[in-house]
This record gives sequence, structure tokens and C-alpha cells, in this order.
Amino acid sequence: MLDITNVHKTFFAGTVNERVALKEINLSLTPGEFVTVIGSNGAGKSTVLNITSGKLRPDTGTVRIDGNDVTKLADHQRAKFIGRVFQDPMAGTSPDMTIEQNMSMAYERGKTRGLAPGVTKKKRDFFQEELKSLELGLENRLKAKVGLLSGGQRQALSLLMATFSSPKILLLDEHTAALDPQRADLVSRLTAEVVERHQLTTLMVTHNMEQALRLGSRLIMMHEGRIILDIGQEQKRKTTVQDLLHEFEKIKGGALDDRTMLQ
Ligand SMILES: Nc1ncnc2c1ncn2[C@@H]1O[C@H](COP(=O)(O)OP(=O)(O)OP(=O)(O)O)[C@@H](O)[C@H]1O
Repeated sequence: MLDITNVHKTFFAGTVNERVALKEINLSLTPGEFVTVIGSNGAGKSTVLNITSGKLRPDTGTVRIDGNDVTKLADHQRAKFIGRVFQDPMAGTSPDMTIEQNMSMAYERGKTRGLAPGVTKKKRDFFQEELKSLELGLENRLKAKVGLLSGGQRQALSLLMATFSSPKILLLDEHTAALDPQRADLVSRLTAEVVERHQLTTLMVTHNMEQALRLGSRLIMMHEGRIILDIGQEQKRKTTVQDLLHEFEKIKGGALDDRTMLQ
């Protein structure tokens, strides 16, 4: 469903600010696979998501979605294939618009562009049904401004809206990181339900190792632009946070040795 092949990305190449973000990355996701992505700061996690969404273009390599080469397509051209929820609860929704207007905009995304967010009775019934599944009582607040919702409610709504265009890929970029633990747990649980219900192929970046082990069917760990660990469902079940930390320390040690050797 998603094939990232030999992707390399350097920022500010040839300058003093040069940053190699991705080093010949290869990553393939089968339909319905839910991959959690962990790693150190600056490891390249967000860059993988940005290259998948089309926000960034790789220097070399290709990105394929459902067999189609989308490497050269801009983000708005890929929008109908991709749903995305960001870390900032303010990023995915418009605070001055009502819940139903926000949902209507998301519903139209990928179908028509630049149209007023009209809300028909049929759409409203659909929105209410969808909101019920969140069990947050939002189905009774269709006309409430989204700016009045809590961060957790907004992230839950963003998650739901991200599924409306039946995306081929769902990208979750630390979407629970800005929430308090209780709301983060709620959005985590909803994520598992929504992904399962829509059978979404999903890439989720998180700094929370426990969450990365609990959610999804596969886990990858990144470090300095490379995928350094890739484990499937079976192994993930047997792995603890302590094991992940140990693995990371081992590999970090290796990387340091490499650097020492280069000096
Ligand atoms: N738009 C950009 N311009 C310049 N450098 C960038 C840009 N985006 C990322 N980088 C650099 O690329 C590298 C990888 O960054 P990226 O944001 O992908 O890491 P990350 O794993 O998501 O990190 P974090 O967990 O800290 O968010 C870092 O060195 C970062 O400074």
C-alpha cells in the first residue's frame, strides 16, 4: 500500500547548516498495516511522514501509494489519498467553525475543492452517527464552535475527520503528545478503534514507547536517518519498554563507535 524506496533527504545541502534527515530509507506497509514509529529527537520520523504526505520531496528515491508513483505529486495532489492528524489540537480543525461545518469541509476534501461547507440533512445524520462512535457526546453538539472543545475532543474529531475521504494512508504525528495522560489514553483508544473499523494503513509517530508497543501491528525505531529496528506483531507482544531502551542504547553505542572510527 505504501512503498518508500531508497529515499534520501538532506536539508541545506552543501552549507554549514547541512542536515541529513533520511539515509536511503526503505519502508513498505501492506494494506491495513498499522506501524508505530519511535526514535530519538531528529531521527527523521517527521520527515518520513512529510515525504509520505508530499509536504517534502525526497532528494532521491520513490514514494508509491497503492502502486502509483506519487513522488512528484505535491501535497494537495495527494490529499485525497492521505489523512493526517498533527500534534497540535488546533492544527486539524477550524475553531471559529461549528463541529458540523468542520466535518462537512473534511467530507468534501478530495471530492471538490473551494466549495462552501454546506451541511445537508443526509450529511448531518451521517456526522451524528460517526460522532456517536467516539462516545464523547459530541453528536449532540453539532452546532457548537470547535474552539470550545477540549484538546482531546478536538483530536478525536480530527481523527474522525481524517477518515472521511477514505484515505489510503493515515499519518499520525505525535497526535496524543500535547494531551494530558487521561485524554491521551482516550485518543489512543479511539485511534485503535478507528484504524480497526476502517482498516486503515497507518503510520503513527510517538515518543511514548509504551503506546508504541500497545498500538499497531508493527513497530519501527529510527536513529540518525535510518530504521534501526523493525519488529512485527509477534515480537512486539513479547517486547517491553525496557527491551526497547536496551536496544536503543546498544545501537546508539554502535553509532558512536562508528563516529569515533571516522575521526
Ligand atoms: N524543514 C526543515 N528544515 C531544515 N532541517 C530540517 C527540517 N525538517 C527536519 N529537519 C532536520 O532533519 C532532521 C530530522 O528531523 P525530523 O523532524 O524528521 O526528526 P524527528 O525524528 O521527527 O524528531 P523529533 O522527535 O525531535 O520531532 C533533523 O536534523 C532536523 O533538524
